[in-house]
Amino acid sequence: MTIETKYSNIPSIDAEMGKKVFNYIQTLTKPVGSLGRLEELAVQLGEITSNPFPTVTPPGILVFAADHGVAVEGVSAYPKEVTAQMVLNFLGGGAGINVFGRQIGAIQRVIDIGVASDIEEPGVIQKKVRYGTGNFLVEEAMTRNEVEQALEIGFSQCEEVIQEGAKCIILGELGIGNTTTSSAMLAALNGVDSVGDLIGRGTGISDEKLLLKQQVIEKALAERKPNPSDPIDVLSKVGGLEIAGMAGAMLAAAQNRVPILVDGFISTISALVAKAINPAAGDYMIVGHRSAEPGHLLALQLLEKQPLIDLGMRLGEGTGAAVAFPILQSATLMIKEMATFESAGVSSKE
Ligand SMILES: Cc1cc2ncn([C@H]3O[C@H](COP(=O)(O)O)[C@@H](O)[C@H]3O)c2cc1C
Ligand SMILES: O=C(O)c1cccnc1
Repeated sequence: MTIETKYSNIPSIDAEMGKKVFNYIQTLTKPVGSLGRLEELAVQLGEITSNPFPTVTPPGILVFAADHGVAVEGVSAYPKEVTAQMVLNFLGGGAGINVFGRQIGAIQRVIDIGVASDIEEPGVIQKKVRYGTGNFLVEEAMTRNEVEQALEIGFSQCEEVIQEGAKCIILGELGIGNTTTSSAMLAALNGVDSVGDLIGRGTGISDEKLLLKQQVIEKALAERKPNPSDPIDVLSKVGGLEIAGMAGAMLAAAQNRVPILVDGFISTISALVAKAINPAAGDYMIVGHRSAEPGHLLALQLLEKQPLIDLGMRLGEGTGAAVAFPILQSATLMIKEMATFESAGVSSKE
């Protein structure tokens, strides 16, 4: 079975429901259109869930952790051991995403989909496909079969969280070097071989390392030659296991009519992969925030989405989406709790 066939079961969004929600919003006690983008979000949530009074709580946050072989080239400001150390920090509840996840009452889980060391701690979901990807400067990151395994793990992990009651899905990642991987993937998906505009400082690299990052990616693209029209080829040649896992999870959310709140740069690359596998997945996505990582701009253009907030954040882990989440809640509460002109006895427009 091809990947496209395997993930072909995404229903169309409910355009009729969207119209009903739109018409109902016109009856609420406010000047027409005055709640701006919240009104658009309410319509989109109606279309996604097929429910006139959708709910997004509790959200589910899935953080996928994996290492990147390319980290040995010195493209991050931090050592690669940080990936595993941050998984432990997550389990202790001290990562940024834990804090914002608690704030929004989220169901949270962390999945080892490819950390380069064994993490014995209880609490981490053990789904290691391999001990980190290969260094794509010198070899393919992983096999097609490993990409397919990672997609499938992401898919089933997300279905489990939906079973647990999650009404909106946020994907996060931990993986030292993954801004390099994401920039390489973005260039590959976009069919370009120069990446000057698509790279950034990730965890905060120096000018010298930034130049090295560009050279590493451009050389890797020339050597690996990923096929822009085959997302599995792009993942296997220059991708990451957590990026594949998040893409699989997004396909599951879409298949189950659960809204996806996309995070920053890395998460948007997963969104592009999910959309390349099944274009219908894009209709289930809302982008939470705009990352300070420069490549996010092009990634958002390709995804054809406008982020909800721009706070200059560049952490990943799902943090930007978690911070933006209350905006989705506002959209749902607007429909559920605002009075209509009729119920409140307020005179409507002349
Ligand atoms: C302490 C720490 C916590 C993080 N949480 C997310 N990231 C983020 O930064 C890394 C990507 O940036 P680069 O490509 O420059 O390595 C990933 O681990 C990503 O999840 C972190 C990075 C660090 C150092
Ligand atoms: O926007 C992101 O996803 C991001 C940016 C920098 C580092 N890690 C993640």
